Amino acid sequence: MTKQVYKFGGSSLSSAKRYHAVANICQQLAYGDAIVVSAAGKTTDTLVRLWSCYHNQDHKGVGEVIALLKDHQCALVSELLGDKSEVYAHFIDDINAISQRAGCAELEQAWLLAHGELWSARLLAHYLNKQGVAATHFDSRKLFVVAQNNLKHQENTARCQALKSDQLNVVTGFIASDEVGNTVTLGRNGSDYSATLLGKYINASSVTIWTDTQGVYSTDPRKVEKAVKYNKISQQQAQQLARLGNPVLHAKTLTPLKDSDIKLVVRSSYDSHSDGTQVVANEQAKAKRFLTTLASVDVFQLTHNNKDSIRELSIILQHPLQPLEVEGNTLLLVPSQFGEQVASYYLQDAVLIESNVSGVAIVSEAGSESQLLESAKALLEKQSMTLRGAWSQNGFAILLGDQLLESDTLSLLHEELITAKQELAVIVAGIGNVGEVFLSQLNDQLARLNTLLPVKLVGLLRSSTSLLNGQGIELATASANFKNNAKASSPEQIIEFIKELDYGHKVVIDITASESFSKLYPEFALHDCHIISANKYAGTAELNWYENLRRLQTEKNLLWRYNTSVGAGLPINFALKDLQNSGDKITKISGVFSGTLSWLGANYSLDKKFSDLVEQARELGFTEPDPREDLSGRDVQRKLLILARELGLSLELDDIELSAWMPNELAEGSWQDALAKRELLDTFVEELALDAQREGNTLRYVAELDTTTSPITAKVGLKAVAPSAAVATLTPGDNIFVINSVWYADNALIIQGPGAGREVTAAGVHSDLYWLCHKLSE
Ligand SMILES: NC(=O)C1=CN([C@@H]2O[C@H](COP(=O)(O)OP(=O)(O)OC[C@H]3O[C@@H](n4cnc5c(N)ncnc54)[C@H](OP(=O)(O)O)[C@@H]3O)[C@@H](O)[C@H]2O)C=CC1
Ligand SMILES: N[C@@H](CC=O)C(=O)O
Repeated sequence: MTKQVYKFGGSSLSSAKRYHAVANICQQLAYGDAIVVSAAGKTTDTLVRLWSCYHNQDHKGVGEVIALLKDHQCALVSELLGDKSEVYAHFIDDINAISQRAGCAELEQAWLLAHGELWSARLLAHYLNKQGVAATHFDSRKLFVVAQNNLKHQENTARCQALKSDQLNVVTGFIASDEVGNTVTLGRNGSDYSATLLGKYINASSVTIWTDTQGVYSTDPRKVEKAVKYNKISQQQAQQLARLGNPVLHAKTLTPLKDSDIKLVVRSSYDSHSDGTQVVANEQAKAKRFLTTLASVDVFQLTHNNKDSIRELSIILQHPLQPLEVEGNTLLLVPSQFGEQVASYYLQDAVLIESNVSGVAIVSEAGSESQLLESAKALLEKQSMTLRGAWSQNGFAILLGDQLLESDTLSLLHEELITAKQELAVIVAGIGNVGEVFLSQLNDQLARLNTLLPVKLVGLLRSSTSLLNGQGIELATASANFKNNAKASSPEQIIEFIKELDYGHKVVIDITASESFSKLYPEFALHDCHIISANKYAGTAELNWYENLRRLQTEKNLLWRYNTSVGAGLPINFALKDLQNSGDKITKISGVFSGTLSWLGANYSLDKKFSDLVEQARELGFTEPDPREDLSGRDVQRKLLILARELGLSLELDDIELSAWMPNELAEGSWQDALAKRELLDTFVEELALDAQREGNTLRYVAELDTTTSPITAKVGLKAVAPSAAVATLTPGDNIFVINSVWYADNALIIQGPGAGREVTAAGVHSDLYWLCHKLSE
C-alpha cells in the first residue's frame, strides 16, 4: 500500500487546541503513514534564545528562558495528557538535563535545538494513543544520517524501513545525526525538508505540508485581497518561486521530489476541508502567474558566470540564489542580509551594482516574461516609481526600485498582469430539455464570454454518464461527441475530475432536476467551484444544510447564481436583490409563479381533458421532468421558498402552506403510472372548475408571501378569481410577480413574461453565466 507523509509546522502545534485539531486530522490517516512535526509554536526561537544566553554566559538569562520553556511545555502536556503522565515526567527529565549541561558548560547547540521537535513528536504520539490511535514517535536522528554535509540517502532509505506499518509514525523534523551519532540540524525550514526526504526514503505517494496558509497563492493574500489560491503548480514554477524568495515553499524542500512522482501538497491545518495546492510534475500543471515581492536586495555583477560557485554559495548561505543573464553579464540577486558574505566570497570577482533595493518578481509561463516586464514597467512608472533595474529571463521578470511596493500598487499589478484572463472551466450537468438548448446557445455566446475571460467547456453530465476532458470539449460537436463517447460515471468520479481540474476558475452549471446531484454542491464548493443552478433542490433544502453551504461559499469567495430557478428567464432574483441593495424593504410578493400551471389555467375549459393539456405542456418543455412536481404545487412552493430566503427569511419548505391541483391518489409510482389513472385527474380538475364557474370565477394557481402579517403568510394553491383579474388574463405560460415594498407600497412593481420554456430558461442560465464571467473578470 502506498504511504503518505504529513508534516505539521510550529503554528499548527502552538496550543493544546491546535494539537487537538492536528489529532483530528491524523484520525483520518492510514496506519503506515508518517507524520513529521516541527517544534511547537515559537519553541525553536526560545531554544535559540537559550543558546544565545548560554553562549554569552548570561546565567540569569539561561534560567529565565528555561523557565519560559518549562511553562509553555508543561501547560501543553498538562492540558493534553495531565501532569502525572509519562510524557510530563520525560519532559521534566529533559529540562533537568538541559539545565545540568548548561551549568557544566557542556551544552551543544544542535543537541539543544533538537528538543523542540522531540517534545512535539512524543506529545503528539501519546495524545494520539489517548484518542485510541496507534502511534509511535521516532527520533529522526536514528533515521537520517549526514556525512560531510551530505545526506546518506541509501543508508537512510534502509533505516526508514524501521517505520511501522500497523501504526502512525510520528517523526521529528529538522534533525539528523552525523556518522558518530552527534545531533545535526537540517537548517532553516528543516522540517519541511525532513518531510520530503522521508517521502523519498519511504517512496510515499504524497507529502502534505500542513501549515497556516491555505496553499500557494498568486501573491501575498495579506497584501492583495484578490490573490488567487492555485490548486496545482508545477515543480519547476515552485522552484522558481523559491529561488526568488517566496516564503511558502523552499528550494531545499523541493529537491528530494525532483524527477519523482511524489506529489507535494500545501494545506492549512486551520481549514482542513480545503484542498490546498498540489506541487506536481511539470507536465501535470499549467504554468501560472505569480507576483512576489522582493524586499531589500543587493545586486552583484559577476565577472564570469560560474555555476559551481553560485551553487556553493547557495549552500553556504542556505538560500537559493537566482542568477540573471543580462547582455553577456551574470547578475546575482541576494537578500541584503547576505551582501557582505557574498562580497567576501567573490572578492574582486563580483561588483556590487545595487544595494538595498526592493521590488517585485513576476513568474509566468515561458515566453510572456518580456511583454509582462514592459507592461509592469509602464504601470510602475505611472505610479511614479523610479526603477533601478528591470530584467526578464525565461519564465520570470524582475523590477527593482527604491521602495517596497505598497498594497495598492501590488493589487494593480496583480489585477493587470496576473489574474487578468484566467480561464473558466465549465461543467454542464443536465442535457435534457433546457440543457440541450443551453449548449447550442453556448456556441454563439462563447465569443462574447471570451471578451471577459477565456471560457472552456470541460464536462457534460447526464444522470449516469459523462464526457469529461480537462483540455476542453469542442462545442460545435459536443452533443454528438457526448452521444458517441460518454462513459458511465459515478458522483465520486465527477468530484475527483473537478478536484483535479487545473483552471483559475471553475463552475458547475446544474440544469438537472436531481435532488441527489444538488447534494454534491458542498463538495463542489470544497473544490473551489462556483455554481449556477436552474435546479431548485439546493435552494430549498433543509435550512441547516442550506446555510452551511452558503457559509462555505462565502468563506471561499464562491458565487452561486440561480436566477432561472424562479420565473425562468425573468429577472426576478435580480430585482429583489437590487431593491434590497438600494435600501428598500420588500413586504409582499404574490402572483403566478409557474409557467406550466399558467399555461394549463389559461388553456383549460370544461370541454377539454386536463390530462391531455398536461401532456401537451410537457412536450412544450414547460413542465418539470415529472409534471406532478408542478401539479402538486411543490414546484411553486419551492419557488416561493427561494424568494423568501432571498428576502432573508429563515423558512423551511413545509412552512409554506400548499394545496395541490391533482388528487392525492396520483402521487404514488411514476408519471406513467399516474397517467394510467388520468381520469382521476380529469374528474378532480373538472369538479373544481365547475365550482368556480358557478360563482362566475376561473381557477388560477397563485403564490403569496406577506411579511407584514403575524405570523408571516406563505402559501401556494388554487384560487378562484374573476376572469378579468390580472392573474387570469395572462398570456398562457406567462408568470406574474407582484412586488410590494416600502417604495412600491400602493402601486406594486410588476414583473411579467414567459415563466417556463426551453429557450427562455436556457437564456436565463446564460445570463447567470455572463454575470459570473463579468464578476470574475473584474
Ligand atoms: N423547463 C423549464 O421551463 C424550466 C426548467 N427549470 C429547471 O431546469 C432543470 C432541467 O429541466 P429540464 O431540462 O426540463 O429537465 P430534463 O428532464 O429534460 O433534463 C434533465 C437532465 O438532467 C440530467 N440528470 C438527471 N439527474 C442527473 C444527475 N444526477 N447528474 C447529472 N445529470 C443528471 C438528465 O440526464 P438523464 O436523461 O440521463 O436522466 C437530463 O439530461 C430543472 O431543475 C427545472 O426545474 C427551470 C426553469 C424553467
Ligand atoms: N415547471 C416549471 C418550470 C420552471 O421552473 C414551470 O412550469 O414554471
